[in-house]
Amino acid sequence: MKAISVASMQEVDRRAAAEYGVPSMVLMENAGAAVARVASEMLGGSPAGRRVVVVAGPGNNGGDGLVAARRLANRGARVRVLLAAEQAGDRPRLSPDALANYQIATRSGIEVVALASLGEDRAGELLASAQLIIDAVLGTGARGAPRGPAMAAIAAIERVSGAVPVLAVDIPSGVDADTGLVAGVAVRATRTVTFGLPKPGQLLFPGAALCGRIDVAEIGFPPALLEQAPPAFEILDARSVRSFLPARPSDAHKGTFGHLLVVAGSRGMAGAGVLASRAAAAAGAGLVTWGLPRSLQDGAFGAVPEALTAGLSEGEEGRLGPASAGEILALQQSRDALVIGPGLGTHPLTRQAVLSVVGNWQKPLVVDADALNALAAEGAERWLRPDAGAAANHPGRILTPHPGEMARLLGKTVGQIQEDRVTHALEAARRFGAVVVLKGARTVVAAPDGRLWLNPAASAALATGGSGDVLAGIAGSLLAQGVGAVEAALAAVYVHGLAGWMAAEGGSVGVTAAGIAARVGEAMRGLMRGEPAPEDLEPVRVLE
Ligand SMILES: NC(=O)C1=CN([C@@H]2O[C@H](COP(=O)(O)OP(=O)(O)OC[C@H]3O[C@@H](n4cnc5c(N)ncnc54)[C@H](O)[C@@H]3O)[C@@H](O)[C@H]2O)[C@H](O)CC1
Ligand SMILES: [K+]
Repeated sequence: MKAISVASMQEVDRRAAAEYGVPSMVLMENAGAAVARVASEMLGGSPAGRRVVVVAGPGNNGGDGLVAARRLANRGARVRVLLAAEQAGDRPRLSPDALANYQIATRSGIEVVALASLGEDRAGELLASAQLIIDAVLGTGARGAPRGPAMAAIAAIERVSGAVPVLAVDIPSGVDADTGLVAGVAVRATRTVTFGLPKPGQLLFPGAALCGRIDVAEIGFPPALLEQAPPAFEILDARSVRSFLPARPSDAHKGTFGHLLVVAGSRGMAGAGVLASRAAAAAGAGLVTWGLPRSLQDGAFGAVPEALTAGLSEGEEGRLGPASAGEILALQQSRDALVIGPGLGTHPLTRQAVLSVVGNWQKPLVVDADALNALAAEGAERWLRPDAGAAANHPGRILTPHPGEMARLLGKTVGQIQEDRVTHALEAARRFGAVVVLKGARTVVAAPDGRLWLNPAASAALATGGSGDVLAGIAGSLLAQGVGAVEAALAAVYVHGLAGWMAAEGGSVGVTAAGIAARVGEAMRGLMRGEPAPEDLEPVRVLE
């Protein structure tokens, strides 16, 4: 499923009315009805007799809330609406559709009071005694930090946060629906109901942490308009990832699943090669060769019994030297893909070898960790040659930077990268002619042709040393099995997240990269069997 920007959603809205004649009041009625449905589910299936407080703002988000209030009251809920809006004479200053629903609600006997008239204590009592709070203060029309009555309303909801379940209408109030950023305060919701298609701010932190489960409701938009809306990014899910995984024919032999070369490790950082090689084998590569500095070779075979090892020339003892480039490239014709970088270190002699390999390896490859730092230090374009058509003809390169490596590659600060992860991932993919996996909370995958994906399937369990080595190994393994660079990157990040979730078994403390690598096979088998993904790995659901 794709996420679309606020502007694109507003364009869908406009065209639905202008080209199809879908009245905005119909959309609002359906939106409010969807909110009431999920509210009912959160109240245990029947709202009758349950205490619900709807906090409604001045715009159409508030309008949705007023409709939901009425629909829940129609089913016997004891509903109160706290209005967070300025007064204009004897009536609240609301958007036209919200005002219409304000009048319908009041005529229907629903208690609607101005939040400001209650005072903080009384408002707090009402909210604290609710069995569900519906946050309809601000939606996609919010601009900047909440102010005035909306600000007071968000603060009032936040004061009971955690004690009372909160259902956010479209987006938790205070969260920017495009960026997920929070200026000031925002509501922490238990669940969120959004309309038509998800918005980026529901999937990007910190907004992603405030939405809870996201139900996408169909409220009457013509499907063609949603299909035509340009994606902000695709949201990765098990169903799409399953289609990327290589088939495992029963008459397979180890040659069927390719031979991956992992060039990783140096004195004091050999573990990176262990993790990448183990993960590669677990992800299904037929054969894995671990290429490492010759003086470390004897210690390696015990750590990864399923991998062959290739001792490579050293510069300094325990670090790859210039001659290793020729040795690695000589292995190219008998290998199907390469992972280069984990734990190699940044010694100038190693860097020289790495760049020569990255610039001349003509089969699919994953460039990770210190190989990325080498590219950053020497100018990535010079070695990846995207302009010379090398990228266009290259069978597939995947770069897997964390925010710090990305900052070095693009000459930005980590803060700048993190402020707009999607844009920077796309910039790198286009500049370097490679598939770019920008790791971090909600990994972003960008392709040189502009396509973008976000992987919600990740947990704090991945934030452990060596986790990136595991990811590189999985991606390289899939490349070796003949999976295309985009599909290999997408499947790798999802499998990595799922394996991390499995290793964490409900708590991310104490999860090690080795523990994640140990669950890679199980994660892939589960995906191949079509097992449903755990809810917290797939927070976006279609409201049937
Ligand atoms: N096409 C759809 O997806 C549909 C969406 N619906 C709902 O409509 C809202 C968007 O409504 P809109 O009126 O554009 O904006 P909001 O209700 O989010 O709020 C605008 C309202 O709030 C004031 N305001 C803006 N920023 C701030 C701020 N920082 N602090 C305080 N007040 C602020 C502004 O002046 C306006 O008065 C969408 O989220 C859905 O819930 C439709 O109902 C169905 C179709
Ligand atoms: K809201």
